[in-house]
Amino acid sequence: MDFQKIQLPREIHTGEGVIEETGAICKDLRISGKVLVVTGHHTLKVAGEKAIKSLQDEGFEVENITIEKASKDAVIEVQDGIGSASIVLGVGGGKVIDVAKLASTRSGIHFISVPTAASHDGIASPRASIKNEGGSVSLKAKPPLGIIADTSIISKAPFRLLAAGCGDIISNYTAILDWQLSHRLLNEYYSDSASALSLMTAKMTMKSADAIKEGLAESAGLVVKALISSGIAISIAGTSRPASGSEHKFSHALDIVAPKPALHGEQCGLGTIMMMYLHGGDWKFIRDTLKTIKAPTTAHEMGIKPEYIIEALTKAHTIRKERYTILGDRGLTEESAEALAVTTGVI
Ligand SMILES: NC(=O)C1=CN([C@@H]2O[C@H](COP(=O)(O)OP(=O)(O)OC[C@H]3O[C@@H](n4cnc5c(N)ncnc54)[C@H](O)[C@@H]3O)[C@@H](O)[C@H]2O)C=CC1
Ligand SMILES: O=C(CO)COP(=O)(O)O
Ligand SMILES: [Zn+2]
Repeated sequence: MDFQKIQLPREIHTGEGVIEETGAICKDLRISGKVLVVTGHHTLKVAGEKAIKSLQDEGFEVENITIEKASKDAVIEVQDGIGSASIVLGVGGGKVIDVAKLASTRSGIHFISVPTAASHDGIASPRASIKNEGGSVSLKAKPPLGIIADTSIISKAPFRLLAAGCGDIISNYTAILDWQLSHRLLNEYYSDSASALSLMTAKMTMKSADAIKEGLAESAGLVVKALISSGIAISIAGTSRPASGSEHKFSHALDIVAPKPALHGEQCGLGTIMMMYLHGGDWKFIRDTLKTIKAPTTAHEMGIKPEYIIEALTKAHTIRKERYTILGDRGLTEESAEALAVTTGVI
């Protein structure tokens, strides 16, 4: 008998100034003793100090570790720093949250996600992306026990991060098409409920594109809730399939070949335009929606040379080979990759 275990965040707190409630939220979650707060150098100032003060005001003993990279060493540093802590808070962007997520998972304690930017669905997902020699590896982890998303802080983050978050949500379109293709072709496990949630999240974000504006807490709230739904869809499915298909293979390949990759969500948005074309879908709608949100739709806007786009397209099918997508087992030739990127206006 195979049992399915679904772990989801227990509490999700969003709103302007909710960071000030961090101590009370942890108390309500019956957390006690020492709390380890992991931040980036910059996000310590932006949000970490507020969270630490709120915890101390509620009587918690707090320690802080700041990290630079989402590396194995950073995870070990946080694991070593956990000591008697009963919980870890990750206060920052995706790198900080991933390090806190993996270190707490490996130490057998919970973690609370406190995103300072809405740049991708890692803020709620049970995945952590950690740098290794070959680029980065996507690892299984525990989803956050709770999420504290201060929309005032997130709305003040560079708008590029919010636009990137939209790209990561819109990428669910082609991720689901790839998953359905693999289910039909190879009878791969497929979850209707996870797909429905993932697709609904992408559709809602596409429909609200005109409302996603720089500096608005409402826009930040809209994108944060969509990213959380996307992360929950991954937890329900027990795989990142609802949010990661051929467009993510392209982004992961670009992370390897490009000297200076763009943001994850930006690369996934561009990948979605091209993979939707391969699926025979409405790629122009994807492109135009990303344009409305002011997310990049060309390699030039991402600051990446055309040759790296073509190289990443020809390598994409080699990423996570067991995950069948529209790229097939043989992937794109150099000619077809160039034709695809030119036809969709990416280069
Ligand atoms: N776990 C998962 O499911 C996923 C993980 N990832 C990983 O996430 C990482 C990328 O995360 P990102 O958030 O895109 O980049 P990031 O974590 O590098 O943050 C981008 C920059 O924004 C700054 N920042 C964050 N919040 C800010 C604020 N409120 N004000 C001013 N600056 C702020 C950070 O200090 C950093 O310099 C990569 O390591 C990637 O592999 C990507 C997708 C999914
Ligand atoms: O980025 C993700 C979902 O948006 C995680 O997907 P991966 O499993 O491809 O790392
Ligand atoms: Zn993603």
